[in-house]
Amino acid sequence: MNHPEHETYSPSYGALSFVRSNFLILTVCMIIGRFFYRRHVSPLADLPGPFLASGSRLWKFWSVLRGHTETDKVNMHKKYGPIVRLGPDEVAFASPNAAADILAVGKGYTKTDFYTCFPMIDNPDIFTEIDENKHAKLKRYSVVPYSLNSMGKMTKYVENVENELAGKLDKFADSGRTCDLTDWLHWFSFDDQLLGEVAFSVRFGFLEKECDVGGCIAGIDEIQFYDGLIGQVPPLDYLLRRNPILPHLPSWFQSPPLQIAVMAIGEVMKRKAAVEQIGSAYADDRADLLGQLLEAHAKNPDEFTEKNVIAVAFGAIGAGSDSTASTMQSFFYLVLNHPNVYSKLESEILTAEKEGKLSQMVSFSEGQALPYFQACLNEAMRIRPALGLEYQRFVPKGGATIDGKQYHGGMRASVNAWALHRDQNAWGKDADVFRPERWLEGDAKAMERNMYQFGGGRHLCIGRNLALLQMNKLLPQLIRRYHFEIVHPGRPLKHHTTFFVVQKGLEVRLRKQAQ
Ligand code: HEM
Repeated sequence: MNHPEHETYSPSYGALSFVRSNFLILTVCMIIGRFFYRRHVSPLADLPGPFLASGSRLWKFWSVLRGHTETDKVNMHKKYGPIVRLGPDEVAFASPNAAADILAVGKGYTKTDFYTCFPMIDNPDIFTEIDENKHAKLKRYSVVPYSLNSMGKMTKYVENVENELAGKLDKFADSGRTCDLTDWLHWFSFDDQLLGEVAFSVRFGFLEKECDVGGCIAGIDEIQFYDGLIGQVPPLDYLLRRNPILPHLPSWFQSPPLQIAVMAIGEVMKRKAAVEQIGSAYADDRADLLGQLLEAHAKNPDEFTEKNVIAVAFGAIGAGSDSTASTMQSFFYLVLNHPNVYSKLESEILTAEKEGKLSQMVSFSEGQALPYFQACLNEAMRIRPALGLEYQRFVPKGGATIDGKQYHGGMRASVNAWALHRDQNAWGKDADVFRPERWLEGDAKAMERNMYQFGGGRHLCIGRNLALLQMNKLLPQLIRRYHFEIVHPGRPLKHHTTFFVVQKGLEVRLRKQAQ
């Protein structure tokens, strides 16, 4: 005869009640089990790397959250070597040979979902588009507006901003007050290119108002911090920014629109209306970036849509200004902290001036013809590249050979310019040292091939011409006009990495050079 207790018992009920009463412990066991499964059951199991990284993306996430991921990556490669397991299915490489393989054109590597976490999420631009065919199309229509030739035509307007900066810095030179040069270079970059003279023919007024107008720079940094961090674990974006519930939550729950993006879109609309009314896409007589993009759209409205114009123009906001500012800040920080370098550089520029080799406003080609200046700029871009996060690519489906070793298809392969630029095989034993002379002693062309400050291959920075134009003009122009004295020699720059390395705190005193 059955006992009543036996009548109600069933094995599934027993299992369920066990799960219910031990839910927490079971969840922890599952997470740990998954971690060890991913750590050991993987073709990457034998690679060295931080323990946490071998079975989860926590190490990467934590490193970006701390804000100094670029130095973490340098130290990581020093500790574990040039090939490091950076995630359950991700490998970080530190040798320029590996970078050449991963970033090369035509080898089938594609950008990872890391890039999809950057705005605009529903309207990708050249930087965020991960479909290579769509990317190629966007790029085809943007190459001419971004070309050196087009940028060169904007020289007059770039010089207006240079003069405005000089007017401001003169006041510090006259009064002997100190100034934070990092701020001024930041404001210059934003006025100059972003919604500024080159891209939109609009002066936003950072220099004029001597501040981060409307908190735009801080706003962009905040957004890029989110993008860079969540990009380490892209599915999180679906819980946060892409969460379909978000638009239905109260407004205080949502981040306010970025003022600068609103302005950019407004400017696109204004110009589009002008095309319809007066038949011109240009604000005045200048062929700015936006005007040229709208012209390309007018010729091929179905291929290069209005949405594409907005995306590409908006892309210039995210990609262009912090990067150029960061590079110029690093240049001054490194040069001024090396008095011998600074005095050689200053002497080269002042001698060129005396010999009549510099126009009233240093031109792009005059800047390029200053060998020691070029060495200093290259060395600054080597030691402190503006982009602190990795460039990430998926290995093509059938697998691929990277720096002589085979890896499986679909794996994430990443390279970080801070680590690549310290590879001792490529740069010698003193790779960690800021020494511009190396560019004059060695084969500069060969060294340039090992430089990844602008990325590489198919996704090589499209804005590098604009950035180089600005830097080759402004930096020698400032040094010929002022003698700089650093207020706190040796004090590290305050910096944190969002996507770019955002820097502050280079206090200087300026004195006008004798005429
Ligand atoms: C010194 C200044 C600059 C530096 C160091 C820099 C750096 C870079 C790097 C490293 C990449 C490749 C990123 C990757 O593959 O993950 C990139 C791509 C890009 N940059 Fe720049 N950049 C600079 C200036 C600019 C400017 C001024 C603009 C535009 C106004 C710009 C627009 C872009 C765009 C659209 C891409 C995506 C290219 C593609 O995927 O085909 N950049 N940049």
